[in-house]
Amino acid sequence: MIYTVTFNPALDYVVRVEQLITGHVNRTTSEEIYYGGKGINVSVLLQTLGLDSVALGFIAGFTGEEIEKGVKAQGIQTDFIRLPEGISRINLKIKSESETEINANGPSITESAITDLFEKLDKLVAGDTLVLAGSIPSTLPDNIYEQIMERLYKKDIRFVVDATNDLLKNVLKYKPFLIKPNNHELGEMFGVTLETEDDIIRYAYELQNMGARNVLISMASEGAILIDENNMVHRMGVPSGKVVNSVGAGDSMVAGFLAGYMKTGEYSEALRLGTASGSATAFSPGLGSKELIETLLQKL
Ligand SMILES: Nc1ncnc2c1ncn2[C@@H]1O[C@H](COP(=O)(O)OP(=O)(O)O)[C@@H](O)[C@H]1O
Ligand SMILES: O=P(O)(O)OC[C@H]1O[C@](O)(COP(=O)(O)O)[C@@H](O)[C@@H]1O
Repeated sequence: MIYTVTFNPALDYVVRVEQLITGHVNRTTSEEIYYGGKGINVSVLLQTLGLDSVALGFIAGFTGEEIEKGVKAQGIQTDFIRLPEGISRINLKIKSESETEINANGPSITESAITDLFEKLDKLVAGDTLVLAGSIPSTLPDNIYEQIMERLYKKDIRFVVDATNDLLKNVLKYKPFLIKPNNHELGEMFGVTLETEDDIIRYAYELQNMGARNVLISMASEGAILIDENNMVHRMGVPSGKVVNSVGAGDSMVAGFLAGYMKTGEYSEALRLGTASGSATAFSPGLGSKELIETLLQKL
């Protein structure tokens, strides 16, 4: 079974503003709400591609209840832990001449809630896949993903980690199957600005040397670069299309990659389905549909 963990689920409130002017009252031309958070998006896209998963994580308050209801309504099995205080985040995504995002910190996660999560994760068995995705509230230590992987390391579980900075760096020694920072996050992790593809490949190899098996660097409209565990470098551009809302494109790419690998055992196919899934989401108001993913796949 595939399990996704979202420490910090969110309602993504996507608003369009013709011209955003800071320091003024701005009026929207449209608004939509989506059930988000990185692990949840991965579960939704996996479902779209015909793979079941269980969505784990922490929810709080009325927003948390809404997230749980919305995710379940999409046919996804959930096993969230309810926090005693606070509310799950509402992340603001402003579409204007450019995309501006305000991602909230999220509710505090209590020690007993962490213990509950560890108990759920202890039930995973060899052959399961665990996707750890997204930020954690600032009240938690940034070795929390590391603690989880340390606990499960000997069980032959396939780990996928979509996180940044120390949260990601700290887990590399446990040899995650896949990590997917974007090119900006890759640069930030090493305190450098990456100008060329050669630079990106060099630092992606650095992450592989630190332990990651497959390193996928996404580059939005520029596509992605994969260094697979056999040391092969794969490069893929994007299909043509009109960008509607790229929130969740990275999560869709992670889900598509995983589904592509599980179906074919080939990294080149995993990258193709990952790309088609990421672009399908970028070209849709919410996450990409099966039909659009299949159409885009034919173009790659
Ligand atoms: N503007 C875009 N046009 C076409 N495809 C896109 C666009 N933005 C994202 N994608 C697809 O989604 C993938 C992940 O997007 P990216 O924005 O790099 O991830 P993240 O959301 O994690 O920053 C890209 O590699 C690409 O395949
Ligand atoms: O946990 P973080 O890093 O704050 O990110 C949460 C946000 O990321 C998303 O999962 C989208 O992520 P991507 O655009 O990277 O795929 C949103 O649904 C959510 O609001």
